[in-house]
Amino acid sequence: MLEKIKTMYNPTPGMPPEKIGPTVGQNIGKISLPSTTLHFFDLGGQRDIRSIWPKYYDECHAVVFVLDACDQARLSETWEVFDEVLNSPRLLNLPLLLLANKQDNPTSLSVAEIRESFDAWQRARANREAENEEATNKDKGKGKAKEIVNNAEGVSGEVEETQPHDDGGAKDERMASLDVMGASALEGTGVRDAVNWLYIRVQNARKM
Ligand SMILES: Nc1nc2c(ncn2[C@@H]2O[C@H](COP(=O)(O)OP(=O)(O)OP(=O)(O)O)[C@@H](O)[C@H]2O)c(=O)[nH]1
Ligand SMILES: [Mg+2]
Repeated sequence: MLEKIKTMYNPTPGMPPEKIGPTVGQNIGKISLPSTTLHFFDLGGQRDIRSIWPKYYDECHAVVFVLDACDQARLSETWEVFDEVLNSPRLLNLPLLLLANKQDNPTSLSVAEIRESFDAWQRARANREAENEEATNKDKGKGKAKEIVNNAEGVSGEVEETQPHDDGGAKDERMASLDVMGASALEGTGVRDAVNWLYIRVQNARKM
């Protein structure tokens, strides 16, 4: 994605896709826009490399999380990593863009589907946590006399308790304003929109 950005904005093009290998560590790049220079740090996404991400958190003014919208098998892992980024205290007040890459591929999930997938993952996690809490509470109640109530039809009544997951206000706000966009680093679609998103956010941050 960074190489495509360089190719689209700089006089000297970035590396062509066929020459790009997995990012070990970081790649850097910059582009000049009217009255602003954007400096990019492209951090590798492999598991071992993720531990270096926090080293950059204090220096950056915005975060773009690029995900492979074709790799449905790894979406759950993606959401775990993304959720950690989303909740990093040092990033909480920075603009965050979720960029669904590979939109050129017919099998890629759309922006709406990506949003829905993350929502579903969050709901599933909240349910798991509620169940764990219930199990813990039940454990605590062991030994006490229990009254088992069955309804007349003999159907065990399942009470669905929707326990609100308390993440604190900042996270709720973050979720409500989460920006998700689609792009293709291969074809360049959506790349200008993403760069404009960054440009506007960084300009706005300066004015504050
Ligand atoms: N179809 C399609 N393939 C892409 C696109 N972007 C990257 N790829 C391919 O996906 C594979 C991985 O690309 P990388 O650029 O290494 O992905 P990355 O996210 O930078 O991976 P790390 O550097 O390991 O974090 C390569 O085979 C790319 O050619 C895209 O927009 N569309
Ligand atoms: Mg890379």
